[in-house]
Amino acid sequence: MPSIISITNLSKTYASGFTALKTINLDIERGEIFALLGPNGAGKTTLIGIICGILNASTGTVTVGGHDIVKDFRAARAMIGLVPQELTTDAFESVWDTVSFTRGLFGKPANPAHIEKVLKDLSLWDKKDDKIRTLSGGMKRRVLIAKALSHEPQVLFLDEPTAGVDVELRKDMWQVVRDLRASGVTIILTTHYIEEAEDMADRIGVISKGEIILVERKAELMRKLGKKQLVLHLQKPLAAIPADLAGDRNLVLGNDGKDLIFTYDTQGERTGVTGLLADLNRLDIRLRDLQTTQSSLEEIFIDLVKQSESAAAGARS
Ligand SMILES: Nc1ncnc2c1ncn2[C@@H]1O[C@H](COP(=O)(O)OP(=O)(O)OP(=O)(O)O)[C@@H](O)[C@H]1O
Repeated sequence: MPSIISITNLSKTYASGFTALKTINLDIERGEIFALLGPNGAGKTTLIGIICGILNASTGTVTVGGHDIVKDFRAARAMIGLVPQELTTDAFESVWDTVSFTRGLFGKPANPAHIEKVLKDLSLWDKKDDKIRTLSGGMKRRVLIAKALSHEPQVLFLDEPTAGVDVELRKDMWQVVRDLRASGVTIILTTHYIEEAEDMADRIGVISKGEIILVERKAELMRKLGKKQLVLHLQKPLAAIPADLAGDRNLVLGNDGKDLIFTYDTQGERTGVTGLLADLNRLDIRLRDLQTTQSSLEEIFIDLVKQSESAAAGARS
C-alpha cells in the first residue's frame, strides 16, 4: 500500500527542554483509518501538530502526498483537514460563513454544493444560518468537522473527536468517518475510547513517552496479543482444582468453585481446549454451560504500555 504520510526521524524538544517526541518513524497508508493510541502526555497532539504545521519539529522530516511540510508547506497543508481537540470557533459568524471562509483560506474556489453536502452529512443544514455561539457543544464540534472538510482534504486528523460528545453524535461522526474512508480519504484519529479504535481502525499505532512502541494491523494485533478465556460453568462446585487436571494449564476457579476458567493464547496452533475437555470427561466433572471471551484492545493496550514503561525503567536502573 503506498504511503500518503511519511515521517522520518522526527523529534520534538519544547523550549522548556522537555523532549515530547523521540525519533519517530512512521508511514501512514493511503486510504486507511489509523488510530494513534497512547496515555495522556504520550505525544499524540504534538505529533499531529507537527504534521499539520502548527508546531515545528526539532529534527526529522515529514511529507504529505510527497510534499515536505516545511519546504512545501502550502501544498502539504492543503491536503490536510484537522479537527482539533479544543472547541475554538468564531462565535459571531454563521455556520455557513465560517465553513465557506475556511475553504477560502486554503485557496480553493467557492463551491457551495460541496459546503451544502458537508453540512447535510453532519446534520448541520438546518443550522446553517445560526450564529456559532448559539449552538450546543455537540453542534459546535460538528462545525469543527465541517470546517476540516471544507477544502476536500485527502487526509483527515481527528484529535479526540468524541471526547465529551453524546452517543448519538458519536454514532453520526463515525458514520461520516466511514463514508469519508469509502471516498478514499485517509483518516488518523486519536481517542481514549479504545473500543472506538477497535471498531474503526485498520491499523493501530501505540505511542508512549514520545516513542512509537508498536504499529500493527488491528486484526493481527488482536490475534497476536489477544488471550482467550474459556469459562466452564460446572454442574457441581469444586473445592479445589484436581492436581491431575491442573498440570501446567493456566486454570483458576471462580464464582465459589462453580466456574473453571482456562486462559490460552490465540496464537498457537493448539489451544489445549480439546485436551482439557477430554480430561474433564475422564474425571467426570460435568458442565452446565460454557462460554469464551477474548481480551479487548483496551486490555492489550494497557499491557503494552505497562511493558514498555517497565522496560524503560529496567534500562535506566
Ligand atoms: N508547549 C509545551 N511546552 C512544554 N511541554 C509541552 C508543551 N506542550 C506539550 N508539552 C508536553 O509534551 C508532552 C506531550 O504532550 P501532548 O499534548 O502531545 O500529549 P498527548 O499524547 O496528546 O496527551 P493527551 O492524551 O493528554 O492529549 C506532555 O508531557 C506535555 O506536558
